[in-house]
Amino acid sequence: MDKVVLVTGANSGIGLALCERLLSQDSGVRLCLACRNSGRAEAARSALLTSHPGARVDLLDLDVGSVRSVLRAAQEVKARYPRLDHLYLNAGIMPNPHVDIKAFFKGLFSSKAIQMFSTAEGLLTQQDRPTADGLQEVFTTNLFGHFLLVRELEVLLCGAGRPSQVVWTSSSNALRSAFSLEDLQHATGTEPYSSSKYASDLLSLALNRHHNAQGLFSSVICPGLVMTNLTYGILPSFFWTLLMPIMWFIRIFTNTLTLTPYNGAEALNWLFLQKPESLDARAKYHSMTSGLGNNYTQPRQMDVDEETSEALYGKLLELEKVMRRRIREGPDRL
Ligand SMILES: NC(=O)C1=CN([C@@H]2O[C@H](COP(=O)(O)OP(=O)(O)OC[C@H]3O[C@@H](n4cnc5c(N)ncnc54)[C@H](OP(=O)(O)O)[C@@H]3O)[C@@H](O)[C@H]2O)C=CC1
Ligand SMILES: CC(C)CCC[C@@H](C)[C@H]1CC[C@H]2C3=CC[C@H]4[C@H](C)C(=O)CC[C@]4(C)[C@H]3CC[C@]12C
Repeated sequence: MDKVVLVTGANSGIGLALCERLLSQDSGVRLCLACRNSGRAEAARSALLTSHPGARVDLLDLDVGSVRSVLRAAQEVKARYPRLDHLYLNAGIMPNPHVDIKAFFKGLFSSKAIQMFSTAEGLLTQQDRPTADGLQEVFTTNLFGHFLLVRELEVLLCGAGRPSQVVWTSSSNALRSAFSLEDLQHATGTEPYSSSKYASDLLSLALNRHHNAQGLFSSVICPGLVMTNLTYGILPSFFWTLLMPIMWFIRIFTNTLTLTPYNGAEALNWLFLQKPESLDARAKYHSMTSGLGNNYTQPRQMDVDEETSEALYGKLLELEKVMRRRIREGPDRL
């Protein structure tokens, strides 16, 4: 039976590269590109069909930053597909990033110089803002919207005779120090991106605990440092071009500088080829590119614990209830 694969944030960067790679290795796959902008989604679909004529590529209107949009999109998915084999939760944002240049140069001449290029610890802050639903935008886009999507699509993911895979595009910038159960949405801090990515690591662990028995398996990846719209929002592209020789040099010491979307999609593509039930729930699967340009996937243990993961899961279920009630009782119900 042909596989059904849904990818959020599929119109650019790592998501689009993943779609290209999936179609190249499995021409029978049925792809659903879930995007918020129909123009960009159409352009991505056309590009995929140009390189893979005859491929089955559907579009789905989905803004993961909007609760209503997620609920509507999920209804549409349930109407269209009998089951989902792979759900790639890849859409993500890092709004208004600010780099601490002083910390960067200090780090460059410290023993943590190489590590700094993969985790960016202490280098980056962002300015977040509330969405129309009154939630923090980074939290909603990178985590909560995707959580709701999984909850809504449970019927397609659980117990349809064979295991299904949910994959979170996390980051090595997912830092425990940025996350707090008391401020889940990171409304008061300056590292909402790190916080949301750490929360996705915790949530993946919880999803496995609650859903493995029904056939749903969740995994987490880090694509490495990749040149995409997200990174061009941090520094302009000409600046990255100037930094390229340094990046290639650093790649000799750390293979986490994958740099291209194709390389960055390595771990996502590798997971597609694995049996979901054979994967390690506590591992983050990293896309790696060697100094010679060879790609591979490396699992590394995540800095997560069951207790915090369960507490986060409980709080997300609570927030889900609140948001559903608001929508039920609101003026423009679904
Ligand atoms: N680039 C890097 O170095 C790294 C990236 N990542 C993660 O990889 C993922 C992909 O990012 P990347 O490819 O780099 O960057 P891109 O900006 O190229 O891709 C992000 C995608 O997410 C989509 N998106 C953003 N917000 C929403 C929303 N509210 N609803 C639906 N789609 C949305 C974007 O759509 P639109 O075009 O409409 O904005 C775009 O398609 C992200 O989760 C990011 O955090 C992790 C580690 C490193
Ligand atoms: C001369 C200076 C201005 C150069 C500054 C370089 C920094 C802007 C970048 C150095 C390391 C980069 C990052 C590392 C990890 C990424 C992470 C995996 C992710 O999810 C998103 C992007 C990164 C945080 C990225 C961002 C730019 C750097 C901090």
